[in-house]
Amino acid sequence: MALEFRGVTKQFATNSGWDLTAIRDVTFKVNEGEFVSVVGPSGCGKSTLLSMTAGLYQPTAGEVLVSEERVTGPNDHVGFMLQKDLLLPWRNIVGNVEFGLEARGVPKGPRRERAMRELQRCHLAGFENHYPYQLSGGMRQRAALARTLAVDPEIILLDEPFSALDAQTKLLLQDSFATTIAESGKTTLLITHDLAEAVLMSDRILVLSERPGSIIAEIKVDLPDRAHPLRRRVMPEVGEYAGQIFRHLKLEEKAI
Ligand SMILES: Nc1ncnc2c1ncn2[C@@H]1O[C@H](COP(=O)(O)OP(=O)(O)OP(=O)(O)O)[C@@H](O)[C@H]1O
Repeated sequence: MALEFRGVTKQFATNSGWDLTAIRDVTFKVNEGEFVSVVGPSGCGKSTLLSMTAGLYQPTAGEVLVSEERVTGPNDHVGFMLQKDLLLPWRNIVGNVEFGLEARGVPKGPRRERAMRELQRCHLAGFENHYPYQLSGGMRQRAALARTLAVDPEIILLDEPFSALDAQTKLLLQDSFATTIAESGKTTLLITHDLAEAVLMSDRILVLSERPGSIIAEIKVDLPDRAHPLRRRVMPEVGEYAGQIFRHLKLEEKAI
């Protein structure tokens, strides 16, 4: 089992003196190589789930396991990628991709070789000497993915990596990420507000309730071409799956 949440509850202390329960009694498993998305209303605890997987927060109750081991703090098993690329502006692209390897003490030669391989895989060969400001938003996100993959984590966590992009770039990037991730065989957890994106990219979707977030539905996406969202996009079932999530979230009742 690559990732497992067992009865996880997370509370945060607030200024009012009351504890705020962000998620309550969340249990799920993600198999090795599986791509799972988490959708749910704003503030229902999606980012908290990722932060606990990365070991940034400890659960108030229950446990989080990565590769059968309890997560007790930040660790090398998990790679994180956020909506904002967080590339270092003063380092060129290959320097950014090498950053995590450098922090782990990988010597210069193998470090460069590994970074160049990831850049190739993320379709950025030829841009290694560019600086982040010289790349488009989509290219910067691909560089951030290369950096995440370069340290060879067992699990990749993606926190809305496409939400700041225009619609067309988003589609192309979803496709390129899906292919790269499938090739790498990495277990992936994606947080998204975009229901279609969840259907296009996932093997399985977890639907969370409003805060305190708990799992209200688990939807297996029984469609081919997980590595090619652009091909999935034209399948009529995509709309049906999105409709199913829509109903679980009771979005119609919330329309103003
Ligand atoms: N470090 C923290 N301290 C106190 N409260 C927190 C902390 N982190 C998150 N929360 C609270 O926990 C709840 C869940 O937040 P979280 O960011 O996980 O939700 P989310 O589903 O990712 O939200 P969104 O979809 O809006 O990004 C929110 O009410 C938030 O204010």
